[in-house]
Amino acid sequence: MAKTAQQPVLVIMGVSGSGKSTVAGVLAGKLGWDLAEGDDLHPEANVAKMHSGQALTDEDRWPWLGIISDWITGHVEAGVPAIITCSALKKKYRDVLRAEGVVFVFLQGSKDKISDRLASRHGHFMPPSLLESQFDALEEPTEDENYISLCVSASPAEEADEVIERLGLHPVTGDAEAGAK
Ligand SMILES: Nc1ncnc2c1ncn2[C@@H]1O[C@H](COP(=O)(O)OP(=O)(O)O)[C@@H](O)[C@H]1O
Ligand SMILES: O=C(O)[C@H](O)[C@@H](O)[C@H](O)[C@H](O)COP(=O)(O)O
Repeated sequence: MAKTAQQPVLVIMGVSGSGKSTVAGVLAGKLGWDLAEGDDLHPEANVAKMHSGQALTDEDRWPWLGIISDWITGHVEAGVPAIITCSALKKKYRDVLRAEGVVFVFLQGSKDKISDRLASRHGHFMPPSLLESQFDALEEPTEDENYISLCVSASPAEEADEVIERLGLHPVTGDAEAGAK
């Protein structure tokens, strides 16, 4: 079971299209917490590479993970609870992000399910053709990591409520249902 700190930082992780941005947005609204999109923190060259249909390498990802790690550390040190999205596909990437109070929320779904979602997502730099490489890179979190995993079959509001309930968090509304729809 994941340990929840007084002022946690949630890293919403999973392959492209698993619903990280969507669930993180709903959660941040319910909790009133700071939110950052890992996608927005990529160096420009990474975005251009993915846009052109090429998967990132470890070397491409390290600088990006460093920026995300700094954001997380800033919040941990300030004692400000927060949510950030990051695919965090490999254990060695999560090792860079891990800090006191960090909980990984892994959005887990089948390739078919997520592929359907990506097919209907428009206006994003990440092409659906890269999904295969995302699953190839994915190393699911293991027991020694502070994480929960969620099956991505519910609505975004239900998924956010599940995170709130399982981590014992407190929505600003005082009601996990409020603002969900
Ligand atoms: N729980 C959900 N149920 C149905 N569709 C969803 C859900 N979560 C996300 N989506 C849709 O799936 C697509 C991918 O979601 P997104 O949040 O962009 O994923 P990620 O940030 O992991 O790439 C989007 O079109 C989004 O609207
Ligand atoms: O590590 C990577 O290969 C990329 O960072 C990728 O995993 C990430 O997910 C992109 O930022 C795409 O954005 P979406 O996840 O929002 O599709």
